[in-house]
Amino acid sequence: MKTALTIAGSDSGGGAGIQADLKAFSANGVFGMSVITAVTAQNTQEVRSVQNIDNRIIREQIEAVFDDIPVDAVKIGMLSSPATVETVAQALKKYQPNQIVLDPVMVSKGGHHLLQDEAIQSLIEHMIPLSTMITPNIPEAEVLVKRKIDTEEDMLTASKALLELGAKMILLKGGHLQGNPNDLFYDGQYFHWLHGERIETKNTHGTGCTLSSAIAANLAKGHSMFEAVKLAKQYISIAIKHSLDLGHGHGPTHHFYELYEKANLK
Ligand SMILES: Nc1ncnc2c1ncn2[C@@H]1O[C@H](COP(=O)(O)OP(=O)(O)O)[C@@H](O)[C@H]1O
Ligand SMILES: Cc1ncc(COP(=O)(O)OP(=O)(O)O)c(N)n1
Repeated sequence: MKTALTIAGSDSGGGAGIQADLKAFSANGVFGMSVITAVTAQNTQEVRSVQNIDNRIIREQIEAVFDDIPVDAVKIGMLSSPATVETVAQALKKYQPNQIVLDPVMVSKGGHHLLQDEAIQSLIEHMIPLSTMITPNIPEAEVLVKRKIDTEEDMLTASKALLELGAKMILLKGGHLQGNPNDLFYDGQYFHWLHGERIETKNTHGTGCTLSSAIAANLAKGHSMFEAVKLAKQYISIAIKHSLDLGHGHGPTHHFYELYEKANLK
């Protein structure tokens, strides 16, 4: 069985973070493992508080997994502080996994900062250059490239600037622009648009976590990066279409293995 490791924060509400990642790994047919970087008290409405995990324990979780179990792909989510970014980067330099998908999580839907402002520079210096793929949404990309992204034309320009930060490939997610949610894949040579149809729902908590985890799962199974991204885009569209109206805020996506299987995306 192929394996994927998520290095991310815990969402007590189960819709994003480690919980979404593990559900997406299972639904995409890989064995999921986790390294928890922070614990959030969170539901569909808000992040109430965050407790960062001690960096020694973060390092030891990574070592415990890599020293024993083969890791076919890594997904990285919430990293919280500069020290956490540096701890994770150092450990990954040691083990050099083949596939690292970095979702540069910064701010939750409710507006809570999940990455401290002081950690943005550490992310750029230490984490992005190690990544096979980064998957920023529009606001995250704007912070990373320090310019506004209002149109799909701007997305093309921003992707070039993102690649210059050192990741091998970029998936710039278009969900935050008006109109259909089209994502832009750029590998330094070619641009490919992954077109989506906007599903009218407020239940989109954890979409970014789900998408990046599905990409990591597909890479673990041996797909090329472009194939992995295409399949993951189909998966997130199904997961949003069948999202759950749980809680009073933004409900979670639905990791519905049977539907996924029926849609023939295995
Ligand atoms: N309402 C929607 N209908 C269909 N796809 C969506 C919708 N909102 C977001 N997506 C897709 O979900 C994925 C995550 O999108 P996005 O919202 O941009 O990122 P994040 O969750 O990190 O803020 C992308 O593939 C995006 O195109
Ligand atoms: C613990 C944790 N990690 C990441 C996020 C952000 O998840 P995302 O998929 O970007 O979804 P929204 O928060 O924007 O709905 C999170 N909330 N919590």
